[in-house]
Parts: sequence; C-alpha cells; structure tokens
Amino acid sequence: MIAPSILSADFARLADEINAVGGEPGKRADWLHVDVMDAHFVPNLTLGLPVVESILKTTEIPIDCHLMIENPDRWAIGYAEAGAHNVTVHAEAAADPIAIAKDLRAAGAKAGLSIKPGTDLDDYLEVLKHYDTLLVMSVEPGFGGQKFMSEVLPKARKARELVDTGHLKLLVEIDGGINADTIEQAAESGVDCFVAGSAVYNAEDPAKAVQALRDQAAPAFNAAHG
Ligand SMILES: O=C(CO)[C@H](O)[C@H](O)COP(=O)(O)O
Ligand SMILES: [Fe+2]
Repeated sequence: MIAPSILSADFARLADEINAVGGEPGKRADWLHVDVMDAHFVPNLTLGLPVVESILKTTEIPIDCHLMIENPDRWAIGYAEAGAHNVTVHAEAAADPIAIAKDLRAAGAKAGLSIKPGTDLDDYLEVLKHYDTLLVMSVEPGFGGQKFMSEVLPKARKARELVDTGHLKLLVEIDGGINADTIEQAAESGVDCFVAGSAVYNAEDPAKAVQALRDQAAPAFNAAHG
C-alpha cells in the first residue's frame, strides 16, 4: 500500500493535490496520509481537526491521520469520530495507549501506534496487541524531505516476524524518506504500507509516482515474504 503524505502538497490547492492521487480503488493511493503537528510534540505546526474534516468531505481515499501531538489521550478520538480510517498516535506521547486504541476502535477507526527512530519496539509489544497498525518512523518526526534512516528497518523486520508467527495482528507502516532509492529495502523488511510525501508531491505526476513506488515495492516484498 502507498500512502502519499500531503505534507509536501500545495496547501492552497489541497483538493486538487488530493485528487491528483485519486481515482478508482486499486489505481489510486491506498491511503492518504495526513500529518497533524502541534509545535509541541514536534517543532513544526501543520493542521488540525477542522482541516481533516474538510479533507474527509473531498475524497473517498481512506484517511490515515498521523498525530504528532502531545496528549493524544485527549485529542485522537475526534479524528476517529470525524471518520478517519486509521488514527495513529505516538507511543512517546500517549499516557494510556491501550485506552486510546480501545476508544479509537469503538469509534470505528483503525488504531495506529507510531514509534520514533530511537524508541524500542520491545517496550510496546503488549500494547501493540490492541493496535491495527504499527507506524515505524524512518526520520525524526516533524518535517518532510528528510533522509531515510535504514537503521530502523530491524524494527519493521521484527514486527513482520511477529505478525507472520501470529503474535501480532497488524499492518506494518513506514514513514519518512521513502522514495525510489529506499522503498525496496523497506519492502524487503516486510513493510506493508509506505508513506511518501516529497517522493509523490515533488514529482511532476503524483499519480505516476504512486504507481511507480507500488511497482517497485511489490516484487521486493514478495521476494522476501511472499
Ligand atoms: O510524518 C512525517 C514527518 O514527520 C511525514 O509523513 C513524512 O516525513 C513524509 O515526508 P517524506 O516522504 O518527504 O519524508
Ligand atoms: Fe507522517
């Protein structure tokens, strides 16, 4: 699955930018990744719930909200109630991540847990039994266009093993620095869902960029895990 991040889109033309990766299921982006940053958990500020509500009205692509905010225990539920498909909170910011996951699921959303590059996956294995998605950050959260950190791939690989052996039941997503040069190593590590911001929205044709990333990832994933 490819999830373009609108972080690198032109916010003044947001509907057009979203439609540029739209279309029929199977051809369009699988998810649309929306980065919510609060200038506290990360040093950058983007957008919040009112903008997400407008995005939900403008597209049928399932919305993948990545909440880089403090106190997700208070704020995450609003994104689920608004109709986001997947709502991801940061493990480092959550006071009670199991309660958050239960609330998100009760509101009809998939629950996602994200870990920063320096955060140990092993500390969250019990918590992840309550989650539908693990988002492995492959850059320090806060900005698009950063360099991919391949040293996080062992975490994706371990999560994949735990899924394949039935210990966890979740989707493994990766976010940060994914492009034509890095997607294959992530796919070989067992990642199911690839967030790509600058690689999609800085491309001349975002739809073609999505398809090219998918065409690259699928054989690499299947060779290692198919
Ligand atoms: O969460 C993020 C940054 O914190 C973004 O989703 C991510 O960085 C996407 O941008 P790019 O593909 O350009 O790295
Ligand atoms: Fe993100």
